[in-house]
Amino acid sequence: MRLTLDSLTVRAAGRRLVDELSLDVASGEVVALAGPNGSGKSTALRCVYRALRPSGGAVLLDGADLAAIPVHQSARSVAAVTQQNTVELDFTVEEIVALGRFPHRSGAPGERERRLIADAMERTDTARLAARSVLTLSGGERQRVFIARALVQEPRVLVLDEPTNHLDVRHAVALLSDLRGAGPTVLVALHDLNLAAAACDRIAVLRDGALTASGAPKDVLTPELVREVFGVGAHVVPHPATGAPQLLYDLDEGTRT
Ligand SMILES: Nc1ncnc2c1ncn2[C@@H]1O[C@H](COP(=O)(O)OP(=O)(O)OP(=O)(O)O)[C@@H](O)[C@H]1O
Repeated sequence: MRLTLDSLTVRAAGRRLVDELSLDVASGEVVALAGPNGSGKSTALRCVYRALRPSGGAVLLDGADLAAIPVHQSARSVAAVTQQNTVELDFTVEEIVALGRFPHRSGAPGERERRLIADAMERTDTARLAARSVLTLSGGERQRVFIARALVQEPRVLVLDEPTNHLDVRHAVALLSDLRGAGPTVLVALHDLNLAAAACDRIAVLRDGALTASGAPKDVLTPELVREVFGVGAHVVPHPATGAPQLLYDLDEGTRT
């Protein structure tokens, strides 16, 4: 399913938090949304998973305006992993993951549903936690449970807001490798530019709510852009095995400025 942000604008507190953002994510493509703190990444994503209504422009799914699609219908297509993963209820991991089937369910879970739930827990390394209360989990374990809940939804568009927060390097790499070619169209806010370059087809860079660059990682991640947008000196080297651009930051220079 194609995801389009068409001149998406969000105004609040007299500012444009997202400023005429236009971005096309082709069906099955994995696009990273990068940018400094406060550049509007989460705000833009919130419009896609309908936690926020745009002040201007639109989000389109296969060309259809999301605002015109009933929420229960778009919930069958769009799943989100947000930064607000707080649960106060004493649910087990398996129960939380099963909630992801809610938009599709018409009765008790059948064999297919149980298999989807088991698969999602396998993919996120949460199967061994199935019977545990989510209240007892570590930050990274809990994050993986919410990723499983989104996967079990069988989304055609998957929106992830800093999904590698709290994840150790093994689970961060596993998650991003898993997203590639997995089927859904993916828009993912990521701070780790090296992981974004390794795992995403394209990187879109936001600055003050506006799109400042977008394209293949090798075209976007230049020392000039990293300096201009993030204010950090960096060398770009090709990954020896994959050729993906990887950044080596100039730490000394960072402490001087
Ligand atoms: N409801 C609101 N009212 C006023 N300002 C807001 C509101 N929501 C977000 N902002 C501001 O909008 C800007 C963009 O926030 P957003 O969370 O989208 O940034 P981000 O790029 O996701 O940042 P981070 O990298 O820190 O997660 C920030 O300056 C934030 O303080």
